[in-house]
Amino acid sequence: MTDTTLTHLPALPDTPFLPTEKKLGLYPVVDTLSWIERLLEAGVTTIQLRIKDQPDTEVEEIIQQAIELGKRFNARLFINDYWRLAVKHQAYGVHLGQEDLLTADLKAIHQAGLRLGVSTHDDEELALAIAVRPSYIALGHIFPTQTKDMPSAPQGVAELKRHVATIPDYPTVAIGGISIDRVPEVLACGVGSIAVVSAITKAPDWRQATAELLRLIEHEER
Ligand SMILES: Cc1ncc(COP(=O)(O)OP(=O)(O)O)c(N)n1
Ligand SMILES: Cc1ncsc1CCOP(=O)(O)O
Ligand SMILES: [Mg+2]
Repeated sequence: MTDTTLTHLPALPDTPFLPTEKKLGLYPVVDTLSWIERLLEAGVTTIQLRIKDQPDTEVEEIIQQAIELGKRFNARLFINDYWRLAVKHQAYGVHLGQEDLLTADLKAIHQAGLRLGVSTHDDEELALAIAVRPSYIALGHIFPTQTKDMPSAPQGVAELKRHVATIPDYPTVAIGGISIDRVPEVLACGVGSIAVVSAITKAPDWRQATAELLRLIEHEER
């Protein structure tokens, strides 16, 4: 991402994206309907469906059902990448990466009343995200992760803290390599939410891991 990228953004909506909770809490990122259902049943209220690199026709039914589940549980379900299908089936929100920002129809997402979350990795990407005025800003990866190939180095908690301090009015989400034992130091950076994949999906006991993450992130005094 270069400085000139700001000028390459497509047409932006005239107003900010709809707001979401300032503290989105525990935010599991999962790739199946069964994970969505079991985590909503376990009390999760912010969640993302992240399916990678499938044709729209392959994922439409799953996305539609995930959105229905999210509504049934009154949860904040974000759809990663598939913004057209998210608009078509009226998801709560969409999560987009920096590259997606250059091609997605942000005005259409905004006009349809969907919330928008945006990924950032560094100062330039943060500036671009702020220009879009999304519903939340994600920061990461914070620690090394096995879940996604990352071209850059992990940010670490010092950089996370610095970034969070520059956007006090935005809901923030930290992501990447966050295990249960790292939650306290991540929360200490002032983030309102922690997104995890493997801390839940690779846990020996996902129920116990989810309960512990909910307790640490949402129920403990901060
Ligand atoms: C909460 C959250 N933060 C960051 C990401 C990463 O999104 P993106 O950069 O679009 O990469 P992919 O997830 O699409 O591989 C995310 N999904 N969720
Ligand atoms: C999707 C994504 N974006 C940045 S890191 C990451 C993966 C996070 O997974 P984990 O919590 O297992 O490190
Ligand atoms: Mg994406």
